[in-house]
Order: sequence, then C-alpha cells, then structure tokens
Amino acid sequence: MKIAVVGTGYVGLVTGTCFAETGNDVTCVDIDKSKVEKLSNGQITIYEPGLEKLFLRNLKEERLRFTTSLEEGIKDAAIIFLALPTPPGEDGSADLKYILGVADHLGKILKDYKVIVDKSTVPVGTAEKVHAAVSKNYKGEFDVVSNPEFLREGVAVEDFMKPDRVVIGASSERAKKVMSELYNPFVRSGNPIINMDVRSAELSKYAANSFLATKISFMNEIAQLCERLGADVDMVRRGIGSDERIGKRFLFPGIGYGGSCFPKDVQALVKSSKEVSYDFQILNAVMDVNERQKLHLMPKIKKYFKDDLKGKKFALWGLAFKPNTDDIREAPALYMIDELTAAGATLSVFDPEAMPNVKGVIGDKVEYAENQYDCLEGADALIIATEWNEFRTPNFLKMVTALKNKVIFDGRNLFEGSAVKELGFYYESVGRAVAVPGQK
Ligand SMILES: NC(=O)C1=CN([C@@H]2O[C@H](COP(=O)(O)OP(=O)(O)OC[C@H]3O[C@@H](n4cnc5c(N)ncnc54)[C@H](O)[C@@H]3O)[C@@H](O)[C@H]2O)C=CC1
Ligand SMILES: O=C(O)[C@H]1O[C@H](OP(=O)(O)OP(=O)(O)OC[C@H]2O[C@@H](n3ccc(=O)[nH]c3=O)[C@H](O)[C@@H]2O)[C@H](O)[C@@H](O)[C@@H]1O
Repeated sequence: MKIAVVGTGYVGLVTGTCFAETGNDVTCVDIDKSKVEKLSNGQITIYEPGLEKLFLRNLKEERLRFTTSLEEGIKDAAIIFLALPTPPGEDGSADLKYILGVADHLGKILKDYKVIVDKSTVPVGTAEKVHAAVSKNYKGEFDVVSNPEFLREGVAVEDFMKPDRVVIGASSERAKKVMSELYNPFVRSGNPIINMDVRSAELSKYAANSFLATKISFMNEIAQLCERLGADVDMVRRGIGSDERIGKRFLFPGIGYGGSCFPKDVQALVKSSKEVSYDFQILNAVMDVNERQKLHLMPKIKKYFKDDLKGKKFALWGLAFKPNTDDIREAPALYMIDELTAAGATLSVFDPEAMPNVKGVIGDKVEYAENQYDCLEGADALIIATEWNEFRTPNFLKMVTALKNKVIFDGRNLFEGSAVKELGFYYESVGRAVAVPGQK
C-alpha cells in the first residue's frame, strides 16, 4: 500500500519505518529541510534502539523516502498519516495549529479519495476540525480517522511492531477496511484491532496516558507515606502488583514522570474537561504530586549538607527523562540542575545519550563528564536521576575512590540499601529507609 507520513519526528519516523518494514511504500514529509536531507542520506535523527537497522534497510530497498513537499509525498498515497506536534498552548490545551495547517494545505492539493489519519495525540473533536479544514477547498470524497499511537520511547519499534492493541476510530466502512488491511500484519499475534467511533478513539489516548500518570503519582504518594511510616515501597509495590487487577507495571516511584507526553497530555485532558464544565479532580492532584516529586531529593540533600550547598560539587548520573532515549523534554534531572545551581552548587553530569541535547539547552552551566566514573571525581555526593542499566551494577570500588564523600541520593531506587551501606555509603532513595553506615 502507498502511504504518506506527514511529520518525521519521533512518531512519524517510527511509523514510516515500521510500515515500510511490512512491505508498504512509504513517503515521509517534513518541513525541516535539514532533517529530510539527513534522513535521505541515511543519517537517523533520533536515538531509538533497533530503529536504525530497519530504517537503513528500507531506505536502501527504496520502500522509504523523504521529502519536504507535501504534494509530492501524498501524490499516490491511499493513506495520509498526520504525525505532527500537538504542544501545549498557553492555556494548557493542545495546540492544533500544525494539524489544522496541514489539513488546510491538503484541502488545496487533494485530487482523489484518501484516508487522512490523526496519529498525533489530539483532543476529542479534532477529526471533525480536520474534516472541516480539508472541506473548505476540497469537495471530493475523503475520510478522517483517529488512530492514536501508544508506543513508548526506548522500546518504540517493539511497541509498534507488536502492539497490545490498535485503536481505530473511523466513521465509514471504506476507511475501516483500508485501515484493517494496513494493520493486519501487526495484529496476527492475537492482539486486537479495536474499532470504535472517532470521539472514543481520540479520548482513549488521553485516558491511557492520564491513567498511567495517575498510577505513578499514586505510587509516589505511597512512597512519601512509606518514608514517614517506616515501610518499604519496594515491598508495598510487590505486595499490590501481584494482584492482576492492579498489575506489576508502572508502579515504580521516583522523582516524577517527565517526557514529551504525560505532562502535556494530562494537562490537556484537564483543559478539555474544563471546556465541558467538568473539574477532573484526580488529574489536578496527579499533576500537583508530580511537581512536588520532581524535587523530592532536594530536602534530603539540604538536610544532609545542613542547608549549605554553596561551593558543594555534585555528580549527577542520568539526564534523559527515562533510560534508552536521548529525549530530555520535561526531564526531572533538569529541575534538579536548576535547584542545585540556584543554591550555589556546581555539577558534573553524565548520561550515555542525552548530553548533547542538554548542552544544547543549558550550555556550560554544568560540566559534562566522559564517563560515569570521571563524573564522580571530587564530588561531595552522587545524585541519580535516570535508571540507565549501566548505573545499576557499577564498580563500587571505583566509585569509592573517585567520590570525595561516600554519599548517594538515588531518585530511581537502583540499589539495595543494605548492600551500599555495607560498602560504607550513606544512601537515600525514594520511599525506603535511609541506609547509614555503622547503624543497624
Ligand atoms: N514521542 C512519543 O513517544 C509519542 C508521541 N505521540 C504524539 O505524536 C505527535 C508527534 O509527536 P513527536 O513525534 O514526538 O513530535 P516531534 O516534535 O518529534 O516531531 C514532529 C515533526 O513534525 C514536523 N513538522 C512540523 N510542522 C510540519 C508541517 N507543517 N509539515 C510537515 N512536518 C511538520 C517537525 O519538523 C517534526 O519533525 C504528538 O501529538 C505526540 O503527543 C504519541 C505517542 C508517542
Ligand atoms: O503518548 C506518548 O507519547 C507515550 O507516553 C508514554 O511513553 P513515554 O513518555 O515514552 O515513557 P514512559 O515509559 O511511559 O515513561 C514516562 C515517564 O514516567 C516515568 N515512570 C514510568 C513508570 C513508572 O513506574 N514510574 C515512573 O516514574 C518515567 O521515568 C518517565 O519519566 C506512554 O507509556 C506511551 O504509551 C505513550 O504512547
């Protein structure tokens, strides 16, 4: 099938590559000339495990192409995916200017029937707005479908190729048939295509992200309680997660959720609710808890250093908003950097992938280390903000030699308190007892 993907960012590139991998002929369109040039020359523009191999194969076998011209991109396509940004506007609602701008342009260049698919995360009613924008100038037949994307960064290829489900909101049988044909190779493993009306499909995406964010904020509150009541959140997590109704996943407390989606999508659903005179109380609390959680380690650090952080040097492991990505959008680590530098401390930081992106945003506000051990040289304490695998089983002897003080503030609960205490570390984490060397 011939497919156009408009917007070649994270979702667009994964969508285009995976559809090419299943034998479709894909043209990706982006207004960013340098991105299109790089991609056309075989240079991948995002870090995503497993994607580059598929991308290069499909580029070489000419099932995947890139262009800046919308007209050229959609010429023979049966389906046009819109994988465009929907950033928060000033009031927190999703800004639809990219989607509606392209819809307007499509209206001027469509010549025959197409299925236009909202792949971006968009509020309920957007498909109708897209339909209206296209119809202004195009009087022929077309359909607008909602097909929200549920992939996670870091495991995006796996999520796309083997989805838990594919949600399709289509209002015509013709569009439903085209979409089912396209997605058939992905759902053979037994995971379903769930057909529904367009509005329900649009809301399913916000409901999914908001529910997951709620799970995380709930566990962060349980972690707060654990610290005050002398319980261990790891035990509580296991105690509740084995109940299938609750589930084991997404119960990990930490220093808050970040990334390009949870913060913006929870906020956008609250805003959409307000527009229909509904106060979504739980989600307001989810956002408040997350704001507080991002700085959960700060009072612990201040207390340890008796409120005097001036001139202290901190090592920071992890900058990306989560492991296996170079994405730093809404990363909790950036909030920690702001707080610590404002208090007069200096930082040496290390992240396996995200350092160039951080440097692009904050420049030389911090020192960028060559590796995780150089990062510790002469530091008064180590702070952990992202749970990269290489941080989980470090060489503790090297750490002891490099650090000035054997002190760790761990925002992702990577280590067993008792194990690091035996090595002489003072260790604070989230929702667990403080491990102090020499104390039972
Ligand atoms: N990043 C993620 O993991 C996920 C994102 N989403 C949703 O997918 C949508 C896209 O997100 P990302 O891929 O992260 O965005 P992104 O910001 O990485 O990429 C968007 C791309 O669209 C391009 N673009 C902007 N205007 C354009 C135009 N007029 N014509 C052609 N291209 C244009 C930009 O140059 C950029 O390359 C958002 O609604 C997001 O909420 C959904 C699931 C997962
Ligand atoms: O709409 C989107 O863009 C995507 O948003 C999330 O995916 P993503 O943002 O890539 O990352 P997640 O793995 O969900 O993690 C989000 C944040 O929650 C945090 N988190 C996650 C799980 C957990 O138990 N605890 C926790 O604090 C992570 O550290 C991270 O900061 C959803 O998981 C995807 O299904 C969705 O498609």
